[in-house]
Amino acid sequence: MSPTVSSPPRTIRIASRKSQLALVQTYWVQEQLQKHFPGRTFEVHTMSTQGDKILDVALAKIGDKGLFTKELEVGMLNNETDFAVHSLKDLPTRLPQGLVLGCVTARENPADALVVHEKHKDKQLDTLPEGAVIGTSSLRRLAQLRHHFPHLAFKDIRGNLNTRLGKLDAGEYDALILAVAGLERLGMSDRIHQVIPSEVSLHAVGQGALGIECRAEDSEIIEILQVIQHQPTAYRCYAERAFLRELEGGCQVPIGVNTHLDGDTLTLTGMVASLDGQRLIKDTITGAASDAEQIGIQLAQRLRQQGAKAILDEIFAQIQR
Ligand SMILES: NCc1[nH]cc(CCC(=O)O)c1CC(=O)O
Repeated sequence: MSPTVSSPPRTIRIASRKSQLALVQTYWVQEQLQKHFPGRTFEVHTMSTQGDKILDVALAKIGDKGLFTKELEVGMLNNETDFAVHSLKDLPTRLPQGLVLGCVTARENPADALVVHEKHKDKQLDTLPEGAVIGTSSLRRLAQLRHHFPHLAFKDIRGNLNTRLGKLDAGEYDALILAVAGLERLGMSDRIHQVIPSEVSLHAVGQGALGIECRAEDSEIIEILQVIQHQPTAYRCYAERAFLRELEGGCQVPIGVNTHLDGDTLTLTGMVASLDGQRLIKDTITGAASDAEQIGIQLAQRLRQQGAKAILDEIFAQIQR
């Protein structure tokens, strides 16, 4: 008799924020993995991040470097959890030493949506009245909409999706700009009044996809995560993230992208805008999907030569004041 000792597979601990959107996303990941690995136990560990706690300061002022991810990262590095589920959009392009982007899931519609107050239900972005107040805390949305619709006014808004919609319905704003993906995941597609076309507003890097972060050394977890990796989305997001990484300097900036994958050909469009919407620099580059990161880096360099650097330097100086 051979004394084979087979220990049961380790329980896998998933880290998540506590917001409703974060939990919907995390439970989806848990369910997919549970289906693929019925013999395993996947448990969810929730925690609050700095971004969930500081609700009274404009995001652009605090800078968004890891605001929604840091506490989850510390937990993984301390071996308290094994991987963290994030909205890829909230995951910084440079990760702490020892952690990697283990997987990117299939993307939902990455576009932004216009959500209006009842009284504007027959309006679109271009027909909202002069001075209509649009709620957004994203400099990217602000700059692009100002560029195309100078008749609109903008006001910062924070809080989770339900809080924001409550403020809209209470009349504090005429309309909001929110990610289509977030509204869809929370079963609130009926609030999408207009999907904003990419000609008007390019979306955020990684928007609509989930990014799963784990320890670089944990090959068992990395292998498990491959069952929910969506390679076309991953190629697109690698290019988008390389573009942002190459351009960014430490805070939230008006940078938008759009990507398209046709067979093995990847097309990346990127833009940088000034906060007043007066200057908007945009270009497109195409290449092999396997060169996704190089495509992102090249586009960033090209935009910088076309004037993006001056715009970004100005913004950093303004925000630090
Ligand atoms: N910064 C908040 C955030 N992070 C991810 C989403 C939406 C879902 C997604 O983009 O995947 C949102 C809300 C929004 O921008 O409206």
